[in-house]
Amino acid sequence: MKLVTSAQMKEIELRATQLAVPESELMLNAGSSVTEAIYRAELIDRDGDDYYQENTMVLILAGAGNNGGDAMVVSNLLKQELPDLQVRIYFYNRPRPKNGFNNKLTYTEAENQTGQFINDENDWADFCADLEQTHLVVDGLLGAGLSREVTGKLANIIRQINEVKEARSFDPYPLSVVAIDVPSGINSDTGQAMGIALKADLTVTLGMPKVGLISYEALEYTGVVTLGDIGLPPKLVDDFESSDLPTFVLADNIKRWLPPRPASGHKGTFGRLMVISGSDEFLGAPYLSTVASMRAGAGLVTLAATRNVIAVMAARSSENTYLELTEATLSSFAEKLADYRAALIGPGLGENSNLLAQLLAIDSIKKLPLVIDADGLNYLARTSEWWVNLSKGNILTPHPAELARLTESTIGEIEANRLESAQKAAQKFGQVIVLKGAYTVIAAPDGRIAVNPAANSALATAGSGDVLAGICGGLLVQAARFADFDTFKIACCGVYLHAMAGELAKREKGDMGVLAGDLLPLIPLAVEAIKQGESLE
Ligand SMILES: NC(=O)C1=CN([C@@H]2O[C@H](COP(=O)(O)OP(=O)(O)OC[C@H]3O[C@@H](n4cnc5c(N)ncnc54)[C@H](O)[C@@H]3O)[C@@H](O)[C@H]2O)[C@@H](O)CC1
Ligand SMILES: [K+]
Repeated sequence: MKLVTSAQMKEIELRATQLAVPESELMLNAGSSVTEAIYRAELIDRDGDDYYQENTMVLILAGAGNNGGDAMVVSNLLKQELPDLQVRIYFYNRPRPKNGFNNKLTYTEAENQTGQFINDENDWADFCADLEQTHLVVDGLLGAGLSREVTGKLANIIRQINEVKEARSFDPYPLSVVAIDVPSGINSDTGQAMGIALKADLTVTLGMPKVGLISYEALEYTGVVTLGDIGLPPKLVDDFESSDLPTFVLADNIKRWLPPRPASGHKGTFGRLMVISGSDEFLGAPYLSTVASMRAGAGLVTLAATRNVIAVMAARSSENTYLELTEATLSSFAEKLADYRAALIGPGLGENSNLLAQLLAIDSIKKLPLVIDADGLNYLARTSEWWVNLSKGNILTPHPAELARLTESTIGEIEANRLESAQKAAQKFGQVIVLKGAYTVIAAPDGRIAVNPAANSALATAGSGDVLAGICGGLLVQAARFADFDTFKIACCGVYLHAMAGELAKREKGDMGVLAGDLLPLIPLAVEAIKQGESLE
């Protein structure tokens, strides 16, 4: 599914109404999706006992536009489903009561709910007092219709919520915030805060994901971003597939793009992968990348490394095979490569320019689809015009510093233009670029660009990249048995699986202190979770 600007979203919604889907229906669906997301994220315990319900307060903040209309639907649904919950509505400029929300939600129950305006000092005092008691704020102040800097009363409301949230961050009952569509004050096209913006724990972006939400500026405000279905006709969503904006990778894509696992398959079917990894300094990387590739389904994996690395590895991993690789053994190594279908080069290799130069010049390696990571990338960055001699269409997995070295730019420049940087590099080098980080970007030489829908700090840990490279290698070797396999889609699968394993690790252990090794047994479970319908978006 494509990421969209607010103007594109308006156009899609307009077309939906032309296809006889009334806007009020979209809005009812929007409110229902947000409510479901609130339950799913356990911001409200739907099954909480009477005591919980009576002592839990939800503040609904409704602005003058359709974002406020969505909030009113959420309010109505919460009241219907959990009648004992204390749900209070505050209006910042009430949506016009007579004709409904901008004429679009006329005569619904949602519209007829009463609430309090924040007008004078007394209203402000009531609002502040309620906020102190509140467990959840539902933010329907401003959505994709934000058109100017946020100032005055609205800015004060947002500031007050942010401050109370911050002050209660370590309370047994913290203040949670769910943003409808976009956090109020965030420009949904650029991700910038227009003066001030609300800090949410969860943002439910409606219909199609707004492109500004995946920018690094917005990260501080959005919390977890999930996609809320508003019942758009699928054709309308598909019509945008050719848009220049990036694709937001969905679990449904991944299900279709994962290499097949026929019951008749044997280890040869799923392919032999050569992993070239490790050095005396980096003994963990070969373990993580090799085991990750097996956990991602490679049929057989051989680790090519020095004797020292092999000795250490053999004590830890019994499922893969080994091959000694030094400059002296290169020619016999080259012959053996003929039996392999893909290779992963780089994790923990250290600065080993001579070996890498000879390795990449071997004919049998040029014929294989490659994943190049870490020290493999650093070697390329030290080599002038390396892309001229390297075969095309491999997967390169740089973090921002590595991409900065490859493109002779700075980390700041890469971070400020993640999409463009990855896309330009992919086109210039003729390689699939996986630019790691929150919302990992995947770019193909033909211009396709995708964003992985996850920003999980549990994955920001040493060795996490080795696991990702291993997963990509394991998937690539399975896909490469088909002549027309699509490296870009395989890279998207690798990134998504890694992120899903990270999500499962976070559920188990939280976001602090997950080890890269914790991800390894979760890789097959991540595949299963996706097959069973779980998603990150
Ligand atoms: N159009 C549709 O069919 C649907 C829209 N949906 C919701 O509608 C939202 C967009 O609705 P709208 O276009 O009505 O826009 P919004 O609800 O985002 O807000 C627009 C209102 O806010 C005012 N405003 C803009 N910037 C302001 C600022 N800085 N300070 C104070 N006031 C400001 C505008 O003058 C206008 O009155 C989406 O974000 C989404 O939540 C959903 O209900 C799904 C269906
Ligand atoms: K909002």
